[in-house]
Amino acid sequence: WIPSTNKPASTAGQDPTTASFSSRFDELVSLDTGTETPAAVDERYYSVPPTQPQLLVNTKPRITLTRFLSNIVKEDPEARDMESLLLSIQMACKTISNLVNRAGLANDLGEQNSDYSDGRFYSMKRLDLLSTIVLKNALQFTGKCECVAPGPKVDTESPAEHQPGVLIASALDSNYVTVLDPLDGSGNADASICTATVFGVFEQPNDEEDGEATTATSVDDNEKLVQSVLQPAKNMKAAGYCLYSSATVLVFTLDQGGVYGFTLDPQLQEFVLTHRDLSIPKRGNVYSCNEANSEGWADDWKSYVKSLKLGQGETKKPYALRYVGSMVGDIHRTLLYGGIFAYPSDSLRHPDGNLQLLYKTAPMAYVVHRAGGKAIDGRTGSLLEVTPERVHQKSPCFMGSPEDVEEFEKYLQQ
Ligand SMILES: O=P(O)(O)OC[C@H]1O[C@](O)(COP(=O)(O)O)[C@@H](O)[C@@H]1O
Repeated sequence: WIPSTNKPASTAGQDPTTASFSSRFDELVSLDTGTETPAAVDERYYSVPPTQPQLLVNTKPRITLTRFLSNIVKEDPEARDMESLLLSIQMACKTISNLVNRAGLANDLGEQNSDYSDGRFYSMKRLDLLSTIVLKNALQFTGKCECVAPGPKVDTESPAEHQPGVLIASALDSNYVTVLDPLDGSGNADASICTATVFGVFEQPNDEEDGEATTATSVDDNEKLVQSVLQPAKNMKAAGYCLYSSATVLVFTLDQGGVYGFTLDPQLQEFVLTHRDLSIPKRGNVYSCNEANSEGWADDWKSYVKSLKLGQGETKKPYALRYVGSMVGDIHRTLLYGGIFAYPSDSLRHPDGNLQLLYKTAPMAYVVHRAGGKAIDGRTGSLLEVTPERVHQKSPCFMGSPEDVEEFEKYLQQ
């Protein structure tokens, strides 16, 4: 950007790369119009009178997430607590989106860190921590939530090394408890690969009804909160994710209703409804998994993948492999285009896969299920039925288009 005082009088004949940003921008926009006149394009897309300078804002009426939620509350006043929870999550996601976009500029902030030799580890620690703080503040800002961030203390079997910054929030004046992964795939951010925030909302279990009455004196309150989220995904009242990629997209589903996607308009800094009732294609032509683990895979998954590669599966067409290595990115693509995403167990390095159930795959499985897809663990059946015993417990997972998952299930039966 060239400040107006330094702008050359004319950019004619100038190297386009040194021309002012606005003139380059106009040029790029006008390329977009093809054979149509800019006025015709304006009329079709922007409803801006041709006498006005081209506005790049789409002025079609859009439903913002805020309005969408307030409409739900108008219909159902009991949804007010859920509204305030989702509004605080959207506020945090906007901030995290900015943080992730600035990840590559971290050095400019003069930050020193002895772990920087391992860029992935440094990025993970810094962005995980920042995103956790942002979410915590946003949730507490409502005055309705308290949070704990359980570390290895509550999960003694967890690996000592990197542990995702899971956050558990309890709504003070309502029944909800929320589990959040502030930044899944944070190690990818410095390479500009997509990352995401994942969340799942449960109702607080009624201890007395369950015959497990506990008092604050018998069990530490934090521990009690941690125990309260150890529920199967089928109990969720809402779940979703915010994907930070070429666009920032917030996708969620509520107890009733479909799956909705809102895209962050960077100019308005508002999430606007872009995916009205997301439903996963019944069948896809892509499988998504980490092939580097294939030596340790069980025969069922190995044979299934082989049949897809050779075009010997039910569709008789060869499948493509797509694996970003960022769970939400891979599952979001599966949701839109169809196919199957999996992190199976392998005998060499990942006896239970590599993805945590409670705050990663369970909320994603809930969304996929609500969009008409299927999610299984390859052992007991539906992933939605599995109750985690520990916060950081991992589980194999297979999810995606119903026909693709069902085809794989036939290999399991064999
Ligand atoms: O490298 P692998 O074993 O394929 O694992 C990739 C998985 O790890 C993750 O990046 C999780 O990483 P984080 O621990 O940084 O959240 C997932 O998003 C992804 O699907």
